[in-house]
Amino acid sequence: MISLNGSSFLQQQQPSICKSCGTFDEARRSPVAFVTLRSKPNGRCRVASDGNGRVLVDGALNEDGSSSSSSSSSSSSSVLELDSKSSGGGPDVYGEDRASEDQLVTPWAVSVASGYSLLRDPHHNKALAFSEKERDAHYLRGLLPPVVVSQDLQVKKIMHSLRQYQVPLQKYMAMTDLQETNERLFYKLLIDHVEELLPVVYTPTVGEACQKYGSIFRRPQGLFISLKEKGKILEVLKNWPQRNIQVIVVTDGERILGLGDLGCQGMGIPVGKLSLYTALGGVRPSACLPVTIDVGTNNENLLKDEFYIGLRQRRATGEEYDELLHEFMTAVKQIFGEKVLIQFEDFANHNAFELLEKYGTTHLVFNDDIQGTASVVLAGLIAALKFVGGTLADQRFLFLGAGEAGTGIAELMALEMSKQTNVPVEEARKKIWLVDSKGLIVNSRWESLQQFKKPWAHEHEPINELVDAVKVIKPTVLIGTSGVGRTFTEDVVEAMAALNDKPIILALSNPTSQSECTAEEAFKWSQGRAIFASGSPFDPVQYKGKTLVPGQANNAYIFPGLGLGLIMSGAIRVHNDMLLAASEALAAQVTQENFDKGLIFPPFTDIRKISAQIAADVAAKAYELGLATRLPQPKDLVKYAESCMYSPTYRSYR
Ligand SMILES: O=C([O-])CC(=O)C(=O)O
Ligand SMILES: [Mg+2]
Repeated sequence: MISLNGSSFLQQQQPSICKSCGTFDEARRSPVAFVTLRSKPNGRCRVASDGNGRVLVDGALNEDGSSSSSSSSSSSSSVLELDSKSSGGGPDVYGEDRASEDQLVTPWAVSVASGYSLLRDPHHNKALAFSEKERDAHYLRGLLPPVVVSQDLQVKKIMHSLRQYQVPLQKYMAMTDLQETNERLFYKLLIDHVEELLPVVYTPTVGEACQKYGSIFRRPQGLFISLKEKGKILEVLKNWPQRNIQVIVVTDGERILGLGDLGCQGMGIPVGKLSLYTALGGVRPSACLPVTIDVGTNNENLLKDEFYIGLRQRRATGEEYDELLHEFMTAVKQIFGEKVLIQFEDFANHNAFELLEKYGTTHLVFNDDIQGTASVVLAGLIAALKFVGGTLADQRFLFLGAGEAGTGIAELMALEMSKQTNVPVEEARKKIWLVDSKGLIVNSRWESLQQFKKPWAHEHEPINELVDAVKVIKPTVLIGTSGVGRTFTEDVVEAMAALNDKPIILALSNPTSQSECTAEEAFKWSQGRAIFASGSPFDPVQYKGKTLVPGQANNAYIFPGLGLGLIMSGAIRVHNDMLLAASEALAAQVTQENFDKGLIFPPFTDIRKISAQIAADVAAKAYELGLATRLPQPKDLVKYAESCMYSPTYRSYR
């Protein structure tokens, strides 16, 4: 039931959660109504769909949504007849799982005050794509020029203008503007041109956007929860206009990519990641909530920057920090339920591991930097080995960087090795060596090692330099997760190439400036023999007449599909076996043809298909482990995942 103040701009959705799916694109599963309220007298009126393709306006429904007086309203002028066939927009992908409309928990309707407001409502605006009939029905006459264009033509036009910008940040800002004015067009653009636009809305450009967030800030795109809100977080969460939240990405801004502490300006990261949840994983935008927790910043430049948007104080730590985070985690569960997925993003090491451990047993939490990166990298290695031969256990691994990504990847690889070869995980860990800023992690450093590094302390004499570690450990795989650029120097890559016919070199730190080496350097210094992938994208490299294509070990391969799988199965916890399932699903998508081009990841153009496969395998694992609550288990999980995905195609508002 929706109460509206008809004179003000309002856009409310009472989402129809499908009982069988529990999620996703309300447009597909419910009669869709777009009601334009024209100058309703004295304040409050009610609008709802009766579930039979009609929209009831003004007191036709009871508070519980039942349409007791609907008979009287069905013939009145306040009931709009809906064309429910055209409501979904885009192909019907439900097949046999399609929920019948009478399964809907709550019918819903959408309303705005006038055609003018409709054009300014990003969730429903179609701009020039409003049809003649819609222009008549929704008071749009005269507010638009006469031409009616298709969504495809709009996409073409915006791509044309985006390509005029030389500076990536300008493209980022143009995309942000589009997201804030026409959400469906934004997602259509992103889905149709994913390879071109991923680096614009996400790594690496999002890094620069965060650095300059204060200067480019126009409208808030998520929730800012600062120390000022301590004690009131539940109220703050209620200020968010949506209730049916399924994924939250939260950061405290302390370690944004490899760029360090950007404080409150880290908001660009949750916003960017959640755009990908929708574009790549099909989670509907209204179910996504970006959050930045602002406990201050230790970045002196930001503290001095007059345009800084965050708290102007040094970071709170210890009890004050823990209490704020705990209040947030408790409030989220209270208001959105236990099945809301909380993705931790770009926390500093000292908090990231603790938060994951602390809330891993009570909440549905996932740390993208520890677990997401791990799952992606493991997928790349499984794929590479599929083509070059050998098993994970045959390899020797050396990492530069022993933070979230390094130890996260190492642990997941050890788990996979242990699973493949039936050896205890402690044994499997012995094949993996890590170097941090103080050199090789060895037993003699035990006392001073942070907890999360201890599993990687092996018996060996200390080694300070990476190149010496390469020569002594003789790795077949070298992985950079240091956050420090240009650390895979010529002698390091040459040492790898001297040891291996096909050295696997992964330079994972982000953004591009922090990459341990460039694609060109990896290929040149290994005489074109390296199997190379990086965290941030690099262009193809010409080497001795051959085009070598660097792969991108991009987290976006995993988290959208993983999230979709968790949501659609109603999972209540994330389990390592789900991450392994996601890795295997991704690796299975890499073809010989991809590998022949030098790629150990599939092209992003297929990402929605890939996400559906990952989601299905993750959901299957959730059911197998007894962690799924959405019962019964759908027969065909891939088909089901696809049917749940949000489509950005415009809907018809008739
Ligand atoms: O954003 C990315 O591309 C990967 C990531 O999580 C990070 O570097 O922190
Ligand atoms: Mg991250």
